[in-house]
This record gives sequence, C-alpha cells and structure tokens, in this order.
Amino acid sequence: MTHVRVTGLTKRFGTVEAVGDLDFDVTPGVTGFLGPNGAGKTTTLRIVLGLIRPTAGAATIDGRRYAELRHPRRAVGAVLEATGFHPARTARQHLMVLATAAGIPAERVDRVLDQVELTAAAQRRVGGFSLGMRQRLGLAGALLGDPGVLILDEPANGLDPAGMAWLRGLLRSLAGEGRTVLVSSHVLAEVDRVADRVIVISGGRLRFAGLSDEGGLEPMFLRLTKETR
Ligand SMILES: Nc1ncnc2c1ncn2[C@@H]1O[C@H](COP(=O)(O)OP(=O)(O)OP(=O)(O)O)[C@@H](O)[C@H]1O
Repeated sequence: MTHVRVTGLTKRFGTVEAVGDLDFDVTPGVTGFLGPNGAGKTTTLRIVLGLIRPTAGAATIDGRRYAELRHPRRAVGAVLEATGFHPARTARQHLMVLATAAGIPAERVDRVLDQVELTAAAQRRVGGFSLGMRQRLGLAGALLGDPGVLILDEPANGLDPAGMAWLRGLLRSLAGEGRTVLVSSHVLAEVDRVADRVIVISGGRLRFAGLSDEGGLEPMFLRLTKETR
C-alpha cells in the first residue's frame, strides 16, 4: 500500500473553492506538500484521509478511497495536528486505546514509543506534554499500524533543532523502507533537505510536481506562487 493518487479533486465550502481540479501522484519516498497559507493543503490531506468529502474527483490509496480500505490504520498513518489527546491519559494509555480500537497488537505501542523517543515519558500524562512531545506522540500514533503511507501535516511544528534533525532522520528511514511519506510544511529549507520530490499548490490549484530546482526551493516556491499572493 504505497501509491496515493489525487484526480480531478475539487472541494468547495459554500462559495469558497478550497481546491480545484487537482491531479497528482505520490509514490514511495518523501514528498513535500507545499503552498502558501490557505492554498488547500489541509483540505486535500483531509480528503485523502476520508475526513471530508470532495465536491468532485477522488483521492485513492492503491486504487481505493480511504473509506474502502479494509485496515485503514495499517495502510495509512496520519498526523494532522497535535491536538485531540485526552489530557488525563498517559502517552502509553493513549496509544493503547488507538491500538485496541484498530486491532493492532499491544507490542506495537512500545515499539512506536521507542521509535519517537518517548519511552522515558510513556507513563506521563499527555496534558503536561510540550508541543514537541505532542508532535512525537502524534507520530507514534501514525506509526502504530506500520503503514505503507504516512500523511503528515506540519510535523516539524513545535520541534526544537534537535527534534527537527531527529524528524529528518525518521522520515528518511521511513522512505528507505519503501514507504510513501507526504509531508506538508512551510519550512522550505527543511523540506529541501529531506524531500525527494515536491508538490506545490496555491489558490487550490497544482503549480508544480517533481524534483525541486538546483537553485533551491525558496526561489522556486516564490516564483510558482507569485500570481496568487
Ligand atoms: N471547513 C471549512 N469551511 C469553510 N472554508 C474552509 C474550510 N476549511 C478550509 N476552508 C477554506 O479553504 C481554503 C483552503 O484552506 P486549507 O486549510 O486547506 O489551506 P492550507 O493550505 O492548509 O493553509 P495553511 O497553510 O494556512 O494551513 C481557505 O480559503 C480556507 O479558508
């Protein structure tokens, strides 16, 4: 399960067209998903994850819409925002609840806590976690089902420099295992360091999909998104 395909994707909220006739493919490796504020990134990712319905078009994972996946958590892991944790639960309890609901063996909880380097904080209540720790816990939840596809919305948000370096290593190792990682970010220098390919949208439209310029991502991004700013 590694191929994400978006075809003719359109989403309107009333009179606002958040995305319009978007087409792109995401294959194994790290793909940066870029665009100015309000470009339609989160809307697109929410459609891929079956959280909202498109007005037209479709998003599929190896040919199936999210709702048609038999074991969604084993196919796709996602971090949309580092919220939605029950503050009184410990990190371990939080992950156990997710694992139980998805029929994932409990051993995976310790494995992912280790992977995101939260083992030492596993028995602490999430209410006392820093933003960076919440991001790590969100990533742990995404990794629980050992999925072939990871969808991450601004995963570097709240991470300190050591955390950013750690995240970069994690994303590269997930890609090295043949997984498909789609990661939205505004931190272009970071995306430039970690991504194999980039997708740039603005005003809900596709502006670019492919390898980033030799000259660097920032000039390319600013050029591609100029008309819509
Ligand atoms: N539930 C909603 N109701 C109405 N409009 C919405 C809704 N969700 C998104 N929009 C609009 O759709 C457009 C795209 O928003 P979206 O959150 O997808 O952009 P984004 O690229 O993720 O932005 P950012 O980088 O600021 O997070 C914006 O104009 C936004 O106001």
